[in-house]
Order: sequence, then C-alpha cells, then structure tokens
Amino acid sequence: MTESHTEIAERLRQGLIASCQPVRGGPLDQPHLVAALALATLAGGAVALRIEGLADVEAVRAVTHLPIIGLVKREVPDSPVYITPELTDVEGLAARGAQIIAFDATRRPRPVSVLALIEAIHAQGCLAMADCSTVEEGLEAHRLGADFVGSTLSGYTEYSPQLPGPDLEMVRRLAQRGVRVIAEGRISRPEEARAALEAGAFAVTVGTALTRVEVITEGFVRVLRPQATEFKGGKL
Ligand SMILES: CC(=O)N[C@H](C=O)[C@@H](O)[C@H](O)[C@H](O)COP(=O)(O)O
Repeated sequence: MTESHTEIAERLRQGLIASCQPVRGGPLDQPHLVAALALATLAGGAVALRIEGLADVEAVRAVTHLPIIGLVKREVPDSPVYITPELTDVEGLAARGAQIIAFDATRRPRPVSVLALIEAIHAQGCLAMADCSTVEEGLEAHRLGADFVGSTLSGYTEYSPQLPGPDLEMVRRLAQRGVRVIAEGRISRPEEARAALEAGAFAVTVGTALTRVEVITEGFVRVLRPQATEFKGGKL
C-alpha cells in the first residue's frame, strides 16, 4: 500500500535521516553495498534515507519500503547547480521509487526554475525537498510550494555562511517562519543533531559521519599522524 504524503512526512518528524552516499569511486560505491549501508542505518533507528543516483535509489527501494529522499548529482553546462538539476532527473527518481525528491533551490544560474521543478515533482506524486543555502532561498522555496527545505547547501554557495559545523541559525530562522526544515550538512555528532531539533528542525539528516567510512577513518588518522593528512578517497 502506498502511503499518503502526510504519513510519509509524519515518519520523518523528529527523526534521523541517514544519507547513504558513499565516496564515489571508493570500495563502497556499489548499489548493493549502498543498500546494505541503508539497511544498517535503518537497523540503528534511522527513519528515512537520502540516496543519490538512479542505480542506488533502485537498489535501496528493493530492500525497504521506508521513505527515500532521492537526488541525482550531475553537472550541467553553464550552471553550478548539480543536485537534481533537470526535469528528466525528477522523472528518473520517481520511476525508481523515491517518495521525496531533493533538488538545488539556490538562486544561482540554473537550467530549470525552482517552480518548474516543484511542479514536476508534485506531478510525479512525490514530495519536494528544496536544498537551500540561505534563509531567503528557503523562504522562497517554501512560498513556491516546497514541502521541505533543507539547510543542505549552506556553506556550499559563495554567498552563504562558511561555517565549520551545521548552520543552526538558518534552521532556527526558517522554523520560526513556519517552514518544515530538515537540518543537513556537517552534522557530525549526536549533540549537534539534538541542537538542530532544539533549533526547530523537523528532522535531521546525517551523511558523512554515518556512511563515508574513508572520511571518518581519515579523521582519526589525521589526529594520530598529523603528517599523513592526504585524503586518498574519491569524490564526495
Ligand atoms: C553539499 C552536498 O553536495 N551535499 C550532499 C547532498 O546530498 C551530500 O554530499 C552530503 O553528504 C549530505 O548533504 C549530508 O551532509 P553531511 O555529509 O555533511 O552529513
């Protein structure tokens, strides 16, 4: 039985969303291993998954009925936008079973408007998650009908705050304005996840700290052997 949008949103409330995006090109970058990583995070209590790429979404959908936030990372000409940039990406993700589709909703030059993406996502029967880098972008995406706004891209556009940790101020200000915010980006400790909920986040997404084994390992190695700091992994 397919769940209603309300039921899907309720599953996320106050919960942990596990982003399972292995280091691309690394040893865990295989759809069946991403599915295993996803199951491991669900066993730990994650309420939903954030999965990148059509093959990985398909593999994860085959092993769980729980909510998948799907996205495609892809470079397009003449635009820095790389998270679900075009309408064909939306169709591909919906066809593979993503119930929520995340896309870049920044104000940078883009191949497709934020409104057109939201409408396409809704036309596929999915919920729209707007990955934003500032409060203003989040408010605009909310106004245009996005179901969730993520702090995902704070620190990843040149005009947003470049913080070492999560942008809790962005979360707080959007939540105060009645936006359903998913705190995401550089949350690496349980206390930070808790602080995000206290700032008003609807749910919290953690990626690297759960599933990018190379990066987690390197964090320890850097402390033990500061001279051997070179990260040998692939693309994040
Ligand atoms: C900026 C960008 O492209 N973020 C991506 C979005 O899906 C992923 O690379 C991040 O891992 C994800 O947002 C979770 O964040 P963190 O791994 O910091 O917990």
